[in-house]
Amino acid sequence: MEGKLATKYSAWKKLETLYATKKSSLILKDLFVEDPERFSKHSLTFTSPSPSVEILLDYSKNLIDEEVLSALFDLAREAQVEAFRDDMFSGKHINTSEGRAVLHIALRNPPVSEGGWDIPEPGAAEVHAVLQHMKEFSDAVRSGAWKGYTGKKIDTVVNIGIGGSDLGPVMACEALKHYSKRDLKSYFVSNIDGTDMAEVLRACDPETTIFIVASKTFTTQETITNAESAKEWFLVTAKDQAHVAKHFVALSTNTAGVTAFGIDKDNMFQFWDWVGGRYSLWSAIGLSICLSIGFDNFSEMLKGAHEMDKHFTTAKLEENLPVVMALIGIWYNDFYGAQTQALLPYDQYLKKFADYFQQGDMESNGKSVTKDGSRVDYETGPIIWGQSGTNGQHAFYQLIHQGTKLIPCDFLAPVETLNPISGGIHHEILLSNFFAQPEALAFGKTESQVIQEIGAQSSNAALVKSKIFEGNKPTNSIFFQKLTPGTLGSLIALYEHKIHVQGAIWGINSYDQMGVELGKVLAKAILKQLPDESKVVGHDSSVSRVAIPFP
Ligand SMILES: O=P(O)(O)OC[C@H]1O[C@](O)(CO)[C@@H](O)[C@@H]1O
Repeated sequence: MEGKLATKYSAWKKLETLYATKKSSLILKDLFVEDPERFSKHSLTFTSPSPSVEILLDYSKNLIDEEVLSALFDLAREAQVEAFRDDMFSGKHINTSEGRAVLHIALRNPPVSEGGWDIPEPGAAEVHAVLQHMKEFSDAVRSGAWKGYTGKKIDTVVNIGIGGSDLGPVMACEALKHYSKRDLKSYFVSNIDGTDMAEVLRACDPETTIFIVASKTFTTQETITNAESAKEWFLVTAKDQAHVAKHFVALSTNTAGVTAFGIDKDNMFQFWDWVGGRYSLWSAIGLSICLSIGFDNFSEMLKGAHEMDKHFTTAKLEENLPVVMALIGIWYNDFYGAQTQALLPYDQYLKKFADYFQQGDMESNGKSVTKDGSRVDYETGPIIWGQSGTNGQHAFYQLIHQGTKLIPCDFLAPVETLNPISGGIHHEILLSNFFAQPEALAFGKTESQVIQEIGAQSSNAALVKSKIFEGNKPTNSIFFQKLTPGTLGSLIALYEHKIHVQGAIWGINSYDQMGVELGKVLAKAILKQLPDESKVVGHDSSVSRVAIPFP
């Protein structure tokens, strides 16, 4: 129910009781012994024939039993998760604070004649025209038909954007590097720190570089400043403002802002206010992905996402991957008090996946009031973090295994590697780690096992204690066949919908981001004062003093 406090649901109360009464008996070691069918009961498969995608979600290593699961599904029903999902797909303005529809799903929706949803929102009908524009432009650049101002073909693409106008393209270009055109280099500049732009420009030739200015609002300080600096750098060599047209394109909802910047309307790729920034890689914001991997691969990514959308809208709650992941996440976040959630892809190509969903999840669900303005009396969005395996194992896994905090982890890996070098030994070692970590986390190592292992040294009680692994640490394992564009699309949509379901249950608006505004406003005020120390006034004493550190 929109905006209702989650603690008011009777299933929530039931879950509180279950947590209190069952916590000590939800021991993975015992649960697996008691039920030899535990894996088959607690795993789900998502398949799509076209594009070919197979994803296995193994959620058997979670601190749940049938009773807990059933209460979690009751919670989803009571919170009317299905109705809220349908509201999103039908274009209802579920972003209530901004009065907007939330329709990133429309960007990967095939035409109605090909079985797509009929979405009435203004702009939805133009989605395929923008895709066509993206196709024509990316084909021209990739084929060399698009020439720079001196007639040379383009060999470098620089995406200038931040947040959702950067993280999605960065993540997807990295994830799909295997499919990329290697002689077309991609760079991403996001930070206002001039070092970001300066270092990229050192690698660029103004005659052969295209700049993509990616900004939904076209008002973001970092992006506009970076774009102005790039234009200034370009014009030092190109001289003539008319040459900008061959080297600068814009991705935005703000036509006036784009033309005021000096980019021709013909070089603008449109999207709409119903596309949230952190859900925008499916839109024109994906142009850098399209340039890197080609339009056909980009389309496969959209199709993979659409297949997950179909699963999300049709599978019953108990068989619905995003719903199951969302509910299990709520169980830890709200009942076990877990503060964070780690995303651990055992696929080097997915090394930016956690960074991407840091914004996706935390900007969406980092809220403390419900849609009707009530202060929540429970925890909302988790802190998302992680990095690719096995690097993480040598960095922070110590704390996950033996620290004092409960950290639910999602492990992700491909069955097949795209790089079977050295006879495939790398992949075997990688996968052995992917399987070993959830096992170690779940079952740990007992005191008697340690004693047996260290023999004579076991008289050292402190040493024995330090080697014990308590286990019972929960994990999901997500195993997919191969990292294809379609699979990436499905995986991203899976997590997007997980975030949606959690937001629906917490009664919050997952689709605004008011929390990023205050700092922006204060920074603008300070910026005006900074050049003159006597004008740095009206702040707390630390800002006033620190703003002029070297008098
Ligand atoms: O695409 P824009 O309008 O430049 O915004 C960039 C990012 O800034 C934010 O508004 C947060 O500061 C994000 O939501 C968004 O992805």
